[in-house]
Order: sequence, then structure tokens, then C-alpha cells
Amino acid sequence: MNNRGAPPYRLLSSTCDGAPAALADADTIFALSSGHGRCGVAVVRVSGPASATALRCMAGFTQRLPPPRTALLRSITDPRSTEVLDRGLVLWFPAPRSFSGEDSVEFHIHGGPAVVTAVLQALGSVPGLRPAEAGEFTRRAFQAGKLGLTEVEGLGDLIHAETEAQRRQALRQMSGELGRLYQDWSDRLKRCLAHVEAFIDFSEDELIEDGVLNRVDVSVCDLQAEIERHLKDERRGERLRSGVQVVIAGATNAGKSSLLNKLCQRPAAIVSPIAGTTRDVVETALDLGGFPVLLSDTAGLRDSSDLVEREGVRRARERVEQADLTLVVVDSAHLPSEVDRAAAFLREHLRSVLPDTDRCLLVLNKADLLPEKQRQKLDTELRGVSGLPAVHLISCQTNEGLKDFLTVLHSSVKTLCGDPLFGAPTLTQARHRAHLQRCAAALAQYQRYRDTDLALAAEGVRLAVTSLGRITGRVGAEEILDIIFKDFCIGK
Ligand SMILES: Nc1nc2c(ncn2[C@@H]2O[C@H](COP(=O)(O)OP(=O)(O)OP(=O)(O)O)[C@@H](O)[C@H]2O)c(=O)[nH]1
Repeated sequence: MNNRGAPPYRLLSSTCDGAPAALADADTIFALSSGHGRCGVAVVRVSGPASATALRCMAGFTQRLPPPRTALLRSITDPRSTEVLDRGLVLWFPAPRSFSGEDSVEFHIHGGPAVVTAVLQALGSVPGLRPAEAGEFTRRAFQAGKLGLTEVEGLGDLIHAETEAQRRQALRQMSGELGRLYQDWSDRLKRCLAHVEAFIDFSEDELIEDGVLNRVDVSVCDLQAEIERHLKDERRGERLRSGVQVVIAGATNAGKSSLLNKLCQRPAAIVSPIAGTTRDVVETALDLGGFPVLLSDTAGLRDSSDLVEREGVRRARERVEQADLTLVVVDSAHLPSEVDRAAAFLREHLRSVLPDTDRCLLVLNKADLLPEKQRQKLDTELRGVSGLPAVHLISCQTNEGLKDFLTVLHSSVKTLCGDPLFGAPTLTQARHRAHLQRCAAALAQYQRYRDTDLALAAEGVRLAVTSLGRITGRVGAEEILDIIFKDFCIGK
């Protein structure tokens, strides 16, 4: 092989005999696709026209390439020195039957950092190969039509999934269900658009059958209803994707930090008998029975002349406003012993913490400080009192009631996320929501102008198609690709 013009490389003829000359500027990429750090097996991927060259140079295939998609144990050598770097499996995926749709190779090598570095350096010495950018393999798969944009996003979510429910939702999206739903809407709208335009062009010559526009009206109306239904999901999919925001709030010294520590099973927040210990928001991530929760402890709510504490209280209130669920913690030793008065106290307290009690759980802490009789009375008689959410009597000191409370919390979080495997596929990204809202508004434009200006009405349908296309990546996707693919790691 003539390597003039490619000074950094010195390919030995013994390793690369018969290899087609790879262009120095050909776009073939490589990267470690398995995670970084020491591991048993690491997977290095190569994709692009010079993949076969890499295989020949580094796995000793002189003339014939290995059978496609078959793992073969080979010595993996450095093409510059023929030194054996490792023994591992190599797999050859000729285009188009590969993840990226291009010729691709996988090296399954030992996962020690020195082995991985040596193999990556050796690949870098093969003409035409360069390290991949983040998400570049997936971007090529998208460009080759192997994956739609929503599937790409599902794949990204699958890689980042930290809980079981997130994994399920991501896998469902990656399988293309959501993409197919949007594609179906888009196809129906394109048909509507074609009919409206045909009507505009031919109706005066009476070349078009009666009732075409009426059929478009029905389709647009049906689609609008379907999109509205899809949008009215209370952000369950997005919440599951990014984590349910659960905020612990209440007066100072009620035991909020103690509850946070119990829930995350570590001393994440400082607990002390000094009122006003927590000044800022303390956040921790939890996997609650497969559902992702972002749990925040906040400063105790009270009036204060202390500037720092006032800022802490402001932040606490802000968090409560943004929360999906608020756990209002009350020191039960402060409750009046008479049930009606206790209920009135709690109602008043809730009002001071949050405006709407729909998304809150009322936690009466320090149950261990109550006499047994009063504890039982509160526990039974406060349940079902009108104007009060369900009351949970617990003790962070003795763990009393904590197990039951955890079950209730889990079920509330589950309701907020929905079942990712049940029913129609859910919206998972704010990006989808924004385009769907635009789509719905554009369909409203069709209805607004249907009887007065058909050209403007048709423009509404065209805008609706474009909005859906931006979700699936079929129309004007270029400007959003960078945003999506940059969320991937190198090697994906
Ligand atoms: N007896 C008893 N004491 C508790 C219980 N939970 C918390 N405490 C105590 O109550 C005090 C306050 O607890 P924290 O968890 O710091 O309360 P907080 O609501 O975070 O307090 P601030 O930082 O002032 O907002 C500490 O001395 C805790 O040990 C409980 O269930 N029973």
C-alpha cells in the first residue's frame, strides 16, 4: 500500500495486504461504546467506509473478510508495529445491516484502560479513521433512516434511564410506538392537505367530487381531538423521564430533615434541635420502587429578620410552587388534643404552606411524643375529615408508621407518572409538547378560515404537518438535530 501523503501512519504490508486504500479524509469514525472505567469486556465500534480496512489492519484478515455478524476470536494488533495489543472478538457488519447503516466493525476487547487506550490509538493510526463525536453513531443511524427522531430520543433516554419505570418508558419509545403515532397523524394530515389543495385548484372547474372538504373537516376535527387528548396527560411521561419533584415543607423543627434522611436512608441533611437549621434546599435523588424521585428538604417556614433565613424561606416557597407533590410535615406534639381543633389547626397550617392541597400528603411526625390514647384518636378520627388530605402519623425517631407512609408515597408517585407500559404511548419531552401545541393551533387556523379563506385554512394544515414533522424528524429537522444528538455520549 502506498502511504505517501499520509505521513502520520506507517501501515505494514504484512498486516494490510490486499486492503482497499482508505481515503485519508474518508469519514470513518471509532469510539469506545461501552462505559468508561475498568471492566471485563469493552466494546470499540468503528463505522464508515474504512471499517473493513480497520478489520484487515488490526485483526489480520488479509484477503477475505470474516462472515457478517459472526464473532471471531482474533489477535488484535497495532498496524504500525504488528505488536499484539489484545486477544478479543471481532464482528463485521457490512452495510446496510448495521446499527448505523454503514459498514461497521466491533472489537470486543478486555476492558482495562491500557488495552482500551492502545486499541483506540491503533485505530487512530488507520488511514481514514477519526474519533467519533458524541452521538455520531446514532446520528448516522438516523441519517440512514434506521431510526426516527423519537426513537433516537428513546435510545438516549434508555442509556440515561436510572429506574425501572424510566427504562420501560424509554424502551417503548425506542421501539417506535410514539414515532408511529405521530407519523400516522402526519400521514392523515398530508392527505387532508392534498385534498384541500386539490379543491382550491380544481373545484371551479368542477373536476373534484363533492364532499371532499367535508371529509377534510371530519379528519381535522378527529385529529384535533386525538392531539388534545394526548396533550392532556398531566405531563406523566415527562415527569417519569425527568423525575417526580417531591418537596418536604413545613414549620421549623417539625422533622423535615429527619424525614428526608429516612427516605433516602443516609444523613443527607443536618438534623438538630435548633429551629431553623436547614437554610437552603437540600436535594437528593431516589429510586422509589422503580420510579425516579427528586426529593427536596427545605427551610422551615417562619417569619424571620435574618436575611439568610428569609432567602431560605423564599426558596422553600418557590420549591413548593414547582413541586409535583408536597409532603407537609407537622410536629404532632403541637396539635391541640381535641380532634376538631386539631383539624382546624391543620387546615390553617396547610393554607399557610400551599394554596392547593390536591398534591400534598400531610405527615404528622413525632408520634412517639404523643400519649398512646391521643395517638390513636388522631390516627382514626382525623382520617376523612373534610378539607384535609389523608393524614399520616409517623415517627422518624422510632420508625412508627414509616413503612405505611412509604407505600402511600410510592403509590402517589406512581399515579403522577402513570404506567409506562399501559395505554397509548405518552409524551415524554417538552419539545414534543411544544410542537404538538403548535400543531393543534394550526388546525384551529384551518377551522377558523375554512369558510372564508381556503388558502389560509390550507396553510394551517401545512403548518400542522410541519410541526409533526419536527417531532419525527421528517421535516426541517436539521436545526434540532444538534440539540438531540449532543445529549448522547461518545460511542453511541
Ligand atoms: N421525638 C422525636 N423527635 C424527632 C422526630 N423527628 C425529628 N425529631 C427531632 O426534632 C428536631 C428537629 O428535627 P429536624 O429534622 O432537624 O427538623 P426540621 O423540620 O428539618 O427543622 P428545621 O431545620 O428547623 O426546618 C431534632 O432534634 C430531631 O431529632 C421524631 O419523630 N420524634
